[in-house]
Amino acid sequence: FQEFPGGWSGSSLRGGTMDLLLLLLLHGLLLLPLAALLLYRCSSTFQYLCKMAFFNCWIVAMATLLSPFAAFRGRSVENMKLLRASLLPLKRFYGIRMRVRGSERLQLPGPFVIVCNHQASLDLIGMVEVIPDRCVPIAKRELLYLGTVGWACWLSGIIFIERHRRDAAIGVISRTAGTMRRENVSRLCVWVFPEGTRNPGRSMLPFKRGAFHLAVQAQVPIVPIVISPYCDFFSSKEKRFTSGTCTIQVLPRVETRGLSPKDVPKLTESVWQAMAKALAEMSMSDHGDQDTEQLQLGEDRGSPQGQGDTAESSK
Ligand SMILES: CCCCCCCC/C=C\CCCCCCCC(=O)SCCNC(=O)CCNC(=O)[C@H](O)C(C)(C)COP(=O)(O)OP(=O)(O)OC[C@H]1O[C@@H](n2cnc3c(N)ncnc32)[C@H](O)[C@@H]1OP(=O)(O)O
Ligand SMILES: CCCCCCCCCCCCCCCC(=O)OC[C@@H](O)COP(=O)(O)O
Repeated sequence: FQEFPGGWSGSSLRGGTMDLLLLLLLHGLLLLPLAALLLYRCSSTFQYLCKMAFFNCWIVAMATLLSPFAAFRGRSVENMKLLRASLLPLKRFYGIRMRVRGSERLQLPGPFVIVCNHQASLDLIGMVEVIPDRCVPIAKRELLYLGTVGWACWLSGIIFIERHRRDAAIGVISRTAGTMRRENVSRLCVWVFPEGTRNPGRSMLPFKRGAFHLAVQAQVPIVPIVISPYCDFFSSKEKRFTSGTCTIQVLPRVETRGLSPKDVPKLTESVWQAMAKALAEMSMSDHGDQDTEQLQLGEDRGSPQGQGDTAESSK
């Protein structure tokens, strides 16, 4: 301003105030992300909320971007490939390592029904890791009303059921069994979460019978899949979401050839038992690793004081 003296003082004063305001605004704009970053580092709850928001935004964005392309094909199982590809990168963003055991058990020539435990919407990340070609999930009808996400699901051939209208749901399942039998050549598989709802934690709810009626009606095998508990890195109750490792175990298939509807309760029970056993073994082995680590720590220290330290740090 000194270079342009005289006549300018009024406007330069106004200019000065403007500059100051602009400077403040700029600081605010810089400080806001910085504050958010700091909060993200310090607060695990904030981190959880951000990560979940990103998860949902990603799904909405992918559905919105890809649905028009999927729409070219019309409603088709082939669109599941698009859905799968769009969700595959998620595990990298979250630093979740996926370990798949027994994936060769999914390489069957004919159609089959997959049953899988259901802990959280995060299951989608594990699902796309192992879901075979031409396999559609059964989902609650409510998903249809999630705007473009519902549209994407519909275009991918996802089967919707109204969980509270049993007769209608049974009708849908019977028609699906018919399709599986008819499309034997092109092989249609169905993925069911037989617990019927999300169930966080290390246990499983009792199974609904639909998936097993489906397999018996279509006379196709059942392939159980168990996803290890997320507790180590994810809990919606505790609002905790860090990185970690997740194991997906494919169990041996269960044949249903020759079984009739009256065998369904026993079939359901035996598959539940097998999956519960695998789940228990998985959470045991996760814990087993931790236990040996702690044991070694304790042994290394040896002294009573050392043991005191271990007890302290495990609190
Ligand atoms: C284009 C690119 C775009 C990219 C964008 C990405 C977007 C991605 C986003 C998203 C991806 C998709 C993500 C999908 C994931 C969704 C997950 C969910 O939604 S999980 C909830 C729904 N799943 C179920 O509910 C399980 C299936 N449910 C059942 O099977 C039930 O059994 C049901 C509903 C049929 C009935 O449930 P009941 O609560 O009444 O209980 P019960 O004990 O099973 O059945 C009662 C009696 O009915 C008989 N019954 C059941 N089903 C039968 C059947 N099919 N035929 C004959 N009888 C049957 C049973 O035997 C039982 O009778 P007796 O006690 O044995 O006498
Ligand atoms: C156009 C914008 C519309 C905005 C909507 C935001 C939608 C966010 C997309 C999230 C979709 C994720 C699908 C997860 C599938 C899932 O895991 O569903 C839960 C059910 O299995 C069990 O339901 P419940 O009985 O409630 O536990």
